Amino acid sequence: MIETNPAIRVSEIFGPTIQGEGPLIGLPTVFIRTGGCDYRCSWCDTLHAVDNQFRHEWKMMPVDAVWQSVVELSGTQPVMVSLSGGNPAIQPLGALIDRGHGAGYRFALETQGSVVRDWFVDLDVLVLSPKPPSSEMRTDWAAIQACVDAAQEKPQVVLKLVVFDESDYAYAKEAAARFSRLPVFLQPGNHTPPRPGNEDASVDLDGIIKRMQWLVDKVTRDRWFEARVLPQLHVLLWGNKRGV
Ligand SMILES: C[S@@+](CC[C@H](N)C(=O)[O-])C[C@H]1O[C@@H](n2cnc3c(N)ncnc32)[C@H](O)[C@@H]1O
Ligand SMILES: Nc1nc2[nH]cc(C(=O)O)c2c(=O)[nH]1
Ligand code: SF4
Ligand SMILES: [Mg+2]
Repeated sequence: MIETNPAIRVSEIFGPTIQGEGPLIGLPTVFIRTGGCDYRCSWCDTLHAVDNQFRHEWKMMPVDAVWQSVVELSGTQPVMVSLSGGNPAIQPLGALIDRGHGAGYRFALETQGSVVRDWFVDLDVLVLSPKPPSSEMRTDWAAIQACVDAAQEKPQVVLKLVVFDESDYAYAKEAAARFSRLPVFLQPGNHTPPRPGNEDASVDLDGIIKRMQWLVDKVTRDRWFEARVLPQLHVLLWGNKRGV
């Protein structure tokens, strides 16, 4: 039996703001950021939702309470909801998605693709973000394939790859070749991610923009005409600020 009100480990719920990354860039969105991650990327920009050191900031919230927050933030008007983290795939989100769909809301989920769930099929958008060499994580390609399979071609499934350097770029090409039917989004890495509690520290926007120019140059020289290169728009607008 599917539990209708399971508890979800939540780091923060915020919005509406605009989606700053990937296929839904620019779209008004409410974010649910879950707490806890099975990865530790060297450059993670949301350590406050990853590192157990910040566990005291996370709350176990029943679906009812999470849903109430979303409804309040959106003024009861259906909006896109982004499930991010941490790794949101660790949490039992199926019942929340059902609840929201009943009220006309839509759901996108961002995950590194290390954990597969049968409720992926109920999403509207599944953003798979395998981690390149600079992250110092290892990719389980079979797990990512299992995520694609779990979606059963119902949600829109895309690849979103962070690129810092040449070897990340080669990795992105490999990922695109392995999953040649999926749209590919490339985003330049932010080499000045926030240290939790120090989100006002400045971002090296010039460096990020130079990296993005380099990435555009790579893609166009390679005639990789299927790839889309996008910035983290929220970083351009608000730096490392949290809750935007
Ligand atoms: C914080 S993660 C949370 C969801 C999930 N754990 C994942 O990695 O896909 C959301 C997105 O931010 C990206 N990201 C994290 N740190 C970044 C950084 N320093 N620069 C650019 N993108 C980053 C991740 O690669 C992922 O696509
Ligand atoms: N505006 C905005 N867009 C985002 N896209 C992905 C985000 C994330 O941290 O998962 C994020 C975020 O934190 N803010
Ligand atoms: S998988 Fe995502 S949330 Fe987890 S450490 Fe990497 S970037 Fe951060
Ligand atoms: Mg982020």
